[in-house]
Amino acid sequence: MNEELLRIDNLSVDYKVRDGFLSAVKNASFEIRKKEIFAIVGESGCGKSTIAHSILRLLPEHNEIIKGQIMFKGKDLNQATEKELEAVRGKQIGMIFQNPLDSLNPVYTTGKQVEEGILIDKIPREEAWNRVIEMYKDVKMPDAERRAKSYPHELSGGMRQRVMIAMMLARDPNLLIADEPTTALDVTIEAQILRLIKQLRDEYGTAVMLITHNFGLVAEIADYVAVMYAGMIVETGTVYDIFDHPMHPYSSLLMKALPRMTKKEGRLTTIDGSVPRLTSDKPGCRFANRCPFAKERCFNEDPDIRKISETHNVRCFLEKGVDVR
Ligand SMILES: Nc1ncnc2c1ncn2[C@@H]1O[C@H](COP(=O)(O)OP(=O)(O)OP(=O)(O)O)[C@@H](O)[C@H]1O
Repeated sequence: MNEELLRIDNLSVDYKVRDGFLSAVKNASFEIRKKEIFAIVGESGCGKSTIAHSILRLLPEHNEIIKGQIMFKGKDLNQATEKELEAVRGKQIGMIFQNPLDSLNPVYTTGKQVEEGILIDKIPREEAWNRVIEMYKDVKMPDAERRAKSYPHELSGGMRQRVMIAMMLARDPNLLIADEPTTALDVTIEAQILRLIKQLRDEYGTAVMLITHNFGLVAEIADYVAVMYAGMIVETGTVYDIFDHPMHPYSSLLMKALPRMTKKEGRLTTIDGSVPRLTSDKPGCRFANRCPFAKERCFNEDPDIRKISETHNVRCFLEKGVDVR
């Protein structure tokens, strides 16, 4: 369970904006091993989707500058040509998004759309359709045969997300990137879908990069977690490292916020203070202005990533870390 699949090295993404550049991701580094569920958590706007979309160069506005390495199976996707990336998208790395309706064609049945992906591999049509039904059963679609003949608008949000997962897994990718796949769903369905992703990882061996606001479910289904703050990955580690022994003040404050979870069970509550403007990138830790432990140095120097153990890394000057819970 420890073979490297994706390694991100010093990834920085700047968006060109009216008043200059917005540093949405700065020097992010992490790796995802085969068959691993790797979750990225952090407040809204901290750069999670930017990382996810940079991997397959799928940022919609095309105003980004991507620097750093995105090594996938030994090849740097940031240096790949558009044609090379085409071969990776879908086939080797699948991606699902928050709103499946954006990705589904309203005029074809959902089964036909899943079948299309299978037919790319030149499988006979009848066999392909049987595979569609098999996939619908694997994603626990109720009444699989009938639902495969349904159009997107005839399905619930949860069912549509099951279709998307089936569509991606049908092509047997090595990595599935799931960018807030359950944010639009109610909490019961959200838990079902995230648990399904874990079951499918166990069955198919597909590694998953998961972006979600639901901390409770991250603890249940992920192997590794990266905590992001204002474009920087401040801590990475196993679920145990992050949830039981957070070292970065930001992660620690997030964990402290957990018992105060509101109606939307498991969702992140925010911490006092505000995120710095990312258009005026100055040296120093980006969390310093909200950090109860900040010293002068924190405002002037960028902390490097420090290795705490084989699995645990933190970007903070505090030698011993803090645990404010
Ligand atoms: N095309 C763009 N041009 C300019 N700024 C952008 C663009 N896309 C995103 N941003 C900004 O970059 C920052 C990171 O956004 P991103 O969507 O990656 O965050 P996120 O953590 O995924 O947020 P959420 O959880 O709300 O989806 C935000 O400040 C956002 O406003």
